[in-house]
Amino acid sequence: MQHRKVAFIGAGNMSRSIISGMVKSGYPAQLITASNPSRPKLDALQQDQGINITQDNLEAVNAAEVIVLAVKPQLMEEVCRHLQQANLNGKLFVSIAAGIESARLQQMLGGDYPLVRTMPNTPSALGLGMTGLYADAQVTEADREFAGELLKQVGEIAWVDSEEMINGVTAAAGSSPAYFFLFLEAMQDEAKKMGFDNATSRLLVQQAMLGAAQMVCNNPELEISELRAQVTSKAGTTAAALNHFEENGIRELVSGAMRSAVKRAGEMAKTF
Ligand SMILES: NC(=O)C1=CN([C@@H]2O[C@H](COP(=O)(O)OP(=O)(O)OC[C@H]3O[C@@H](n4cnc5c(N)ncnc54)[C@H](O)[C@@H]3O)[C@@H](O)[C@H]2O)C=CC1
Ligand SMILES: O=C(O)[C@@H]1CCC=N1
Repeated sequence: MQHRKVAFIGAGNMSRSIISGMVKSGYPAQLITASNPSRPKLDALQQDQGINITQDNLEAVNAAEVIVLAVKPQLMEEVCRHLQQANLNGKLFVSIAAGIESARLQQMLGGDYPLVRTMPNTPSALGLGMTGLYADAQVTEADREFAGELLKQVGEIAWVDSEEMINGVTAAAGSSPAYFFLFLEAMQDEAKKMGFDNATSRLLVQQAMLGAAQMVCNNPELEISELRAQVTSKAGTTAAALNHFEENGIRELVSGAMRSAVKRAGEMAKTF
């Protein structure tokens, strides 16, 4: 891919995930700058990834052609307003913030800049990320391509045609690693109650999840429901477990959780 100078404004969990994925896949570390008010996360990033660091957002912006907006949504307005002190012309903005619409970001930045709104997730750190991207018609093909290639460095990407679909990406992929972690926590807790020690109960559930995920990835021709059916012997143990899930409304529970994420993204769009 083409390499441009990229600045991350905010060096938290998600920036760290994307930066480590980029460096792992060979993106030149000297072209990456991260900015954060406090030192410890910056120092760790510099040490681990060899990137440039600064505590001054304007310095980071001035040093870059592409600005990744990666602070918490509630801080975005203050941070963007401060960025207006730099010359932002010609820069491409990539937002990773949940629930802040492109038009609102432009308002915060005080201009009309090329801007790609994205929704990544933390497995990006391993190169196993899933990112949804949206760009309006004003974004040039070259900028679209760069943003897509950038996020492809850390996993799979999916472009969406309407901005509201980014909230759907948030529900299905941005937040969803946490759903799987919650499910695993519950399974690990139950395995411990059955007498397994912490390490063994973790191994049991994590390896089962890894194997299941690989089976889904390696068998694209099979519907996920077919993979489920292959585990489920008639009147067997899996059937007993799955019946319990179905009888207790697992599907409604999951759809309600995802709709809650979308709803919250909509509320955030009105709040920040
Ligand atoms: N954590 C996740 O799984 C995902 C997060 N996101 C989005 O990524 C953004 C960042 O989230 P996280 O990395 O989880 O949060 P975080 O809290 O780990 O990182 C935010 C960072 O911004 C820094 N910061 C605070 N004020 C600042 C300022 N004035 N200038 C520069 N940096 C400042 C904080 O010190 C912190 O290191 C959010 O907008 C969130 O919606 C998107 C997808 C997934
Ligand atoms: O919880 C959040 O709001 C962010 C967006 C997706 C994952 N974390």
